[in-house]
Amino acid sequence: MTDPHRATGVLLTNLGTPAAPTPQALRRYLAEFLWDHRVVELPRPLWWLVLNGVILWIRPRRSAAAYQRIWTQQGSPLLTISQQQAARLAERLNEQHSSQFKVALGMRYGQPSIESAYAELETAGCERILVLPLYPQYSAATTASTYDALGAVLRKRRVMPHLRLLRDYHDHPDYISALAASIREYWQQHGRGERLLISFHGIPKRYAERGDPYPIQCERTAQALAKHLDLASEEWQLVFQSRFGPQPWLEPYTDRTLEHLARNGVKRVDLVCPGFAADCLETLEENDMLNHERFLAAGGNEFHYIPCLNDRPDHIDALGEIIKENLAGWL
Ligand SMILES: C=CC1=C(C)c2cc3[nH]c(cc4nc(cc5[nH]c(cc1n2)c(C)c5CCC(=O)O)C(CCC(=O)O)=C4C)c(C)c3C=C
Ligand SMILES: [Fe+2]
Ligand SMILES: [Fe+2]
Repeated sequence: MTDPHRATGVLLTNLGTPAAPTPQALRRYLAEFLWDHRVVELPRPLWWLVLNGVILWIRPRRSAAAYQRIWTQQGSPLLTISQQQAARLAERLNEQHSSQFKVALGMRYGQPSIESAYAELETAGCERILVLPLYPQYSAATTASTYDALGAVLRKRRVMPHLRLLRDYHDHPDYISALAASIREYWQQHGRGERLLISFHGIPKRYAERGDPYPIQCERTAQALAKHLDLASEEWQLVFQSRFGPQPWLEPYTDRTLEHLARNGVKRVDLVCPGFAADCLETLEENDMLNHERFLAAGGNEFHYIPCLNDRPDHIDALGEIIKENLAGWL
């Protein structure tokens, strides 16, 4: 029997980030990240040679420089924002429900690990654990990889908890309305561009062709958001960013679309990233810095990056609601 007085555990996860913006820390982080079979689906011997022979010699220095541009006094934005989300969510859940909740944050790569987050919940005596990967859209590269990591932790235990894993929340109405509200607020304060680019992290095209539902979920999120904002079809566009490696990735590419728009006389674009629950390297550096510069260099006048939902109260409320809907029979 489970003890109803014990706290319910919520394990929040995200991708993770290097420990420091240095080549050494990036080497460690990228080695873990890029060795994941879910992320790079190449045969291991070949990939081992390319990764250890080329990529881990070149990429860490380049990526460290990129991280240095976004690093703050508190550390990596992705980590500090995720910690805020976990703290706010714990407050909210414990305010709104009579039973107790414990929220732990675990990162798929780097620290704090999924194992350490799981151990925190275990130590607190949580017999029921709900896992919420903060990826609104499912991909094998992200969500399935998180399930793998959790499985590796559970394999070492004799006693399993009651366990629920949330797969995705790409079309949850509270998530969509929080996104719409954040964009409307941004427009009220900064005016509005001619085009809204809705930009998601890409994946290799081949992964989608093999059945990964990620692009379909991105499309659904973007459609629902555009509908919520009453946008006509020429006022917005779905694009994919953060290409990595030589294979074709999901298109249209964010960077090329920005250049194309600028060359065709579009003066101002706004860009939002609904697939990232928290601002990170791929939003702050790649979009707000690199893609911003690219748009201006191609002849655009104004590029506005609209921040992620981060610790906005409506985001925390949406996550709280998503959790609540998955607690049936537990409280
Ligand atoms: C939001 C969903 C994400 C998907 C899907 C995703 C797929 C994916 N990513 C890579 C390679 C890299 N991604 C990197 C950074 C990064 N990726 C995501 C999210 C998704 N990735 C986030 C939130 C971040 C930022 C982390 C941070 O610390 O701020 C990087 C590392 C940075 C760099 O060196 O440029 C790489 C590499 C692949 C190959 C992939 C799908 C197969
Ligand atoms: Fe990524
Ligand atoms: Fe990137």
